[in-house]
Amino acid sequence: MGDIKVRGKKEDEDEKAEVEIWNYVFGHVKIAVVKCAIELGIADAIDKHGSPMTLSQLTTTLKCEPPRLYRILRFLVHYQIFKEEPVTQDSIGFALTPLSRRLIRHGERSMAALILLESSPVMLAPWHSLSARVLDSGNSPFETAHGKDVWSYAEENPGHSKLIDEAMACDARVAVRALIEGCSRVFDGIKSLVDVGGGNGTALSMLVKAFPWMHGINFDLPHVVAVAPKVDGIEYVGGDMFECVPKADAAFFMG
Ligand SMILES: C[S@@+](CC[C@H](N)C(=O)[O-])C[C@H]1O[C@@H](n2cnc3c(N)ncnc32)[C@H](O)[C@@H]1O
Repeated sequence: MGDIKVRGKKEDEDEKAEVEIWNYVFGHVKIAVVKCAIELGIADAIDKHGSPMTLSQLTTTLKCEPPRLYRILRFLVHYQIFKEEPVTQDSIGFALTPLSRRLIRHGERSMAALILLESSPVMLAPWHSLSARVLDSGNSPFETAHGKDVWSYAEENPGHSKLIDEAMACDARVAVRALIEGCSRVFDGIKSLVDVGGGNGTALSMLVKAFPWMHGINFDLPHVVAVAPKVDGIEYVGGDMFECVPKADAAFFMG
């Protein structure tokens, strides 16, 4: 009988590591492809269409190169961000899933802005300074990358500031809905509420709508308050919370 080689635990672990390491090598690809899907507006197009769209319909609507778009769609289908569904007897279309509904730009449960913020070059750059941050106790990675803290950077870059406000609003829409549904009694007897660092006022406008007896004060840095959409029943005050905060029956912090 010839030698039979029995594979040991170590070989199995090594082989698993060999495969797993590729997930790190291309770990950034998933977020890059999802960002690409948001920028192209794939989920928005299918949502607007109201039913699954064929590759040909999508390429026409989005003005893309068919083979390139198909590669992106195959990746997204693999990760169940979209799914394939028959459109006619001999054609397949691409349909939304719960995941891709979160990629619709202005959907109720949209997370698109949060993904666009976190995948932006501005927010990715600090991650490249992580080891430097661990090696010494100097500036934060954001300051190392951009020379200033995130709020000062936003003040000087209105486009980035808008992206932050829209990204924060994604989370606020979900968190505040849960708060209103689960903890409404917390707001009993509160006549005025100041939202400290309230961003573009998404959270406060939901709270004031749900509890209309409350007067809301949206307090944030002056450059944020200046561009926040104005809503009836809400007062907008710009300032620095480390100096003073407008008086109210209660203060609301969410970050
Ligand atoms: C992480 S965001 C949270 C936004 C919002 N509360 C939410 O959860 O959706 C922090 C907010 O605090 C604001 N902020 C940062 N520093 C501040 C300061 N010194 N005074 C007032 N607001 C500040 C930012 O402009 C930003 O809108």
